Amino acid sequence: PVAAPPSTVDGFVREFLLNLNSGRGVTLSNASATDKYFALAHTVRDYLMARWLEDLRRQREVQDKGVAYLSAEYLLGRQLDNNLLASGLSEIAEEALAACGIDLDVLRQQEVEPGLGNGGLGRLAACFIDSLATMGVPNVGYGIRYEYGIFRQTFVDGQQAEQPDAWLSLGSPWEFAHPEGAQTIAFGGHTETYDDEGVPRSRWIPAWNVQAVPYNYMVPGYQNGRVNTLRLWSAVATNSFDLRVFNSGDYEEAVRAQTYAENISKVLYPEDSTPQGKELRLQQQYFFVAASIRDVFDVMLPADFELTNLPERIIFQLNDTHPVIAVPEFMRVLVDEKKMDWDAAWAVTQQCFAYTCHTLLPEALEVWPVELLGRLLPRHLEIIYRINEDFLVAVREKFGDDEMRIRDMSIIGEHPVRSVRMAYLATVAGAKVNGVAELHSQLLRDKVLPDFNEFYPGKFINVTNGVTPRRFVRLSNPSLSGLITDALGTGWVTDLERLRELEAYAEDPEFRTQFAEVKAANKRLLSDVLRERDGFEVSDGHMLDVMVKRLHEYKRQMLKVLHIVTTYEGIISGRVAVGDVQPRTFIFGAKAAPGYVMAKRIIHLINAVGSVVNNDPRVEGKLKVLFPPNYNVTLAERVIPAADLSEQISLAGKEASGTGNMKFALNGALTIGTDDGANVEIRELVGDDNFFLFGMSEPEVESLWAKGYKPSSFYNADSGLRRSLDLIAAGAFSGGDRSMFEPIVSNLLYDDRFMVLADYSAYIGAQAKVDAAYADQDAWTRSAILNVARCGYFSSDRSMRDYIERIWHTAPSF
Ligand SMILES: CCc1ccc([C@H](C)CC(=O)N[C@@H]2O[C@H](CO)[C@@H](O)[C@H](O)[C@H]2O)cc1
Repeated sequence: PVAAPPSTVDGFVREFLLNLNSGRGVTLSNASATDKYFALAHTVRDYLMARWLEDLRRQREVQDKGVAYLSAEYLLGRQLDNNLLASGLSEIAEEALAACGIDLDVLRQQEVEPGLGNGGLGRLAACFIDSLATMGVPNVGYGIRYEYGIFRQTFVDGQQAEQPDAWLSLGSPWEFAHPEGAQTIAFGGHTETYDDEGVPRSRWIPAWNVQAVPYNYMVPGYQNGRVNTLRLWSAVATNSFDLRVFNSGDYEEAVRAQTYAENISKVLYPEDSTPQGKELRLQQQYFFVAASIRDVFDVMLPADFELTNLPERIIFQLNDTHPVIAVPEFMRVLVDEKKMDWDAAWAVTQQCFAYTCHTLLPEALEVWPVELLGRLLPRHLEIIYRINEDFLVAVREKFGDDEMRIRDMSIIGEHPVRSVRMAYLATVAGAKVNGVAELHSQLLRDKVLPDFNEFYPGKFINVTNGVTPRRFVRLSNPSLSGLITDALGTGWVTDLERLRELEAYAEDPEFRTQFAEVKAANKRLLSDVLRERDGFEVSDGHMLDVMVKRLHEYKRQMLKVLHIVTTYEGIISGRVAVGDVQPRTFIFGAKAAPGYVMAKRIIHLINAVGSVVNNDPRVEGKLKVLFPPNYNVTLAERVIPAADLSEQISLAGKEASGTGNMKFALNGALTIGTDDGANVEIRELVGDDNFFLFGMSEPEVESLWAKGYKPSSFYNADSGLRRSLDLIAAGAFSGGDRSMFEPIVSNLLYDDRFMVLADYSAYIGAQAKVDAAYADQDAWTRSAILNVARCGYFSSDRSMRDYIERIWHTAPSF
């Protein structure tokens, strides 16, 4: 087996210099920061390589059941520190580099964050594969190696502008290309039936194909000597250059295939709620799932593997509907290529797939027009029709000739155009369907897919989300980690429920002082980062009130804006004595999907309010609004440990779970929130005294909607609300231009789909409670400690244990 270099400072220095000299072809004296960063990354890789190769060998040997996690997104964040921590090399590396006169922090800044995801779903996938590696569960994460990740956000006159995310411009030291493992992925064409020794069979005659080249990324377990694999596919043309056409002088045509093929993995779709239904998006989805399924058959399974035993060997977890085309692809391979009998193949398929739903918004559920799907994947459409036929026969058997229900449950929807409802296909094929928080899973059962819940008793379960404590506590909050470890020892990093032992320390004034000092230190750290990054000043003594997540109307950043405007208006109108106001800095972080006009307007308004408030001497030192652009994992790691108040204010019944809410609570921020998503479970665990609950519950939302919601009636009934909305409408934040934010104001007054106005007064009331609570710093700190102590449940390790016990039935191996 490959030996790792000696885990000594000298050993590390030797390996580093070797990578600098022979890897980068430079000497220490003329090496650039990029050279040094790459050499460092390669050195860490060398230490992890032995474990990786050993794991790959043993996985092939023991043939344990593994999890293939299919996700169109992985929001990985920077890799260097996580890999140093996982390999237990952080201190050695720091010392070794210092010995070479290098500051590790300078090299850290060289790393470009791989932004291969939009938000919650992508980050969850990254947390999950970290937990599976740390728990020693055989797993391969499959996805797409986008050449351009989530766009870089800048603000031009307060408005979002998008720049392409060329994260690979300098290459990535963490990836291993394996062109020899390329898979041919076909598209288009037609199907035909033929007689195969008396057995009628179908086959697909594709029109064109591309190559899927795998790139492997290490997923190291936390100091357990384990390394799992993330395998991302990149598209290249099968024949990249057509010399014949070139010689005919049509140079463009000669490379057209290449450009066309590469487009498939060119860029991540920046939508995180409303699918655009673009053909390229379907090409992306089929491309990576077909390559991944091929990979499982070719690499993971011995050639003569008995196919009916597949369910004992592999489970494919579908991360939302995006990879669901994997179901008909799996059937095509089993029936058309492996010549398995349809029913036997379907029985295997239904045990080899499970589906996680991450949303409640009807518009976020993907549907593909049969015209498009049939043109791109003709054989798959046939297979989906057959699956649906058999399914509706069973539905008819169970529910009788209830045409309404048949039509409502059919995988094929007729309106507005005949389409495949991917969530229905996933539900019919999946062994289990899970929501990502108790409330979400309940709503899936009762409201989103009730017929299916009735038809498939026991299929719908819940697995509440989680976050990895390695990145979001141990790495991003070393001072808090030190305090916890001093009190409890190191075990909590892989056994987060141990945090419960901190409850006793909440009663210890000394510990409270240290805890408060940790928070203050993290605020100073954030202040340095924001000054350096965006020229912002974070004022001492301010409560940091933080709202960081994608910009979406259901998340209600507008409610936060109305709170700020209300507070501001109160002071400038003299209604509120400036002396009585608790100094607050409001920090926003949010990207809007480029095509989401209202979301971009709200970003513009937040920046507009910020520039007025931040420059108004009447509120100097009392109110500040900071909106650092390009919110991403790296910024989250700085902002979350510094936060006092975590804003989780979505309309009840709209946020599937949320995971930021968990990260804030685990870093000692108190939550102001509605009973939505995982907020409910956070509140249940931390206790009502340690959570600022407000607003309608989901049933109350439903009943207000049912009886007819008139947002303007709330405007008329609430003078504070009226004054705030009127201030915006009057152009107070747009230099008197009433038209600039008129669309926002009129949307709230006459539409307000997410009931911002209905929850306004409860929210303002809760914020007053926050101010009162914050005035007693010691009590606040005690409450913050109890939040940390009682949120161990929200570790993604616990989520993985739930998936293993309830869905996957795999086990940590060897
Ligand atoms: C096709 C467009 C599209 C792209 C992404 C999505 C994702 C499902 C959106 C998403 O990230 N959902 C979030 O998933 C998190 C992880 O489970 C949850 O915590 C969030 O509540 C949910 O909004 C929907 C539609």
